[in-house]
Amino acid sequence: MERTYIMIKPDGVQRNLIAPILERFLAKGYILRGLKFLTVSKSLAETHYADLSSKPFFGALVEYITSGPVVAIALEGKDVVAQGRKIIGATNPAASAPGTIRGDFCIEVGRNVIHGSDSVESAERELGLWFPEGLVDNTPVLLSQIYE
Ligand SMILES: Nc1ncnc2c1ncn2[C@@H]1O[C@@H]2COP(=O)(O)O[C@H]2[C@H]1O
Repeated sequence: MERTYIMIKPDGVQRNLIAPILERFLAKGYILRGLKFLTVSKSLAETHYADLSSKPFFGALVEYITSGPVVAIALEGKDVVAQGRKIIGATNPAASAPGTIRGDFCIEVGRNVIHGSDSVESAERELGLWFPEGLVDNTPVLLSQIYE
């Protein structure tokens, strides 16, 4: 089974969107393998977004992610990286379809409420970074009601 890293960003937390955002992934059938509420250090934010370090918005991005607590989430499921990104919507909320998290809950790319890994490789790297202690064993009893 594939795994992905999802993060509810400080604006999502401040705007009381933790429950509605989590609901979308869990109601879909993805399995929760990690869940943490934490304040992000500058070094963790910089490491997480290292690929974007040359972008002009990098400083603002690090400031945004460290501006308040975030919710770190590990999910497992069939094709969860790509399907999870469909649930999240396009990076820029202006281009996100209604019905997606960003399409429904935010307006600007610099306040886009949620992060989701963009590939299986990024997911494994990010999960290692945010959940160095490993994930939680959590196999639903009724897995046969989600997968045939
Ligand atoms: N043009 C931009 N201006 C400001 N922030 C951006 C821009 N493009 C991407 N980002 C941020 O960089 C983040 C990288 O991945 P995320 O999915 O976390 O969501 C993205 C946005 O929060």
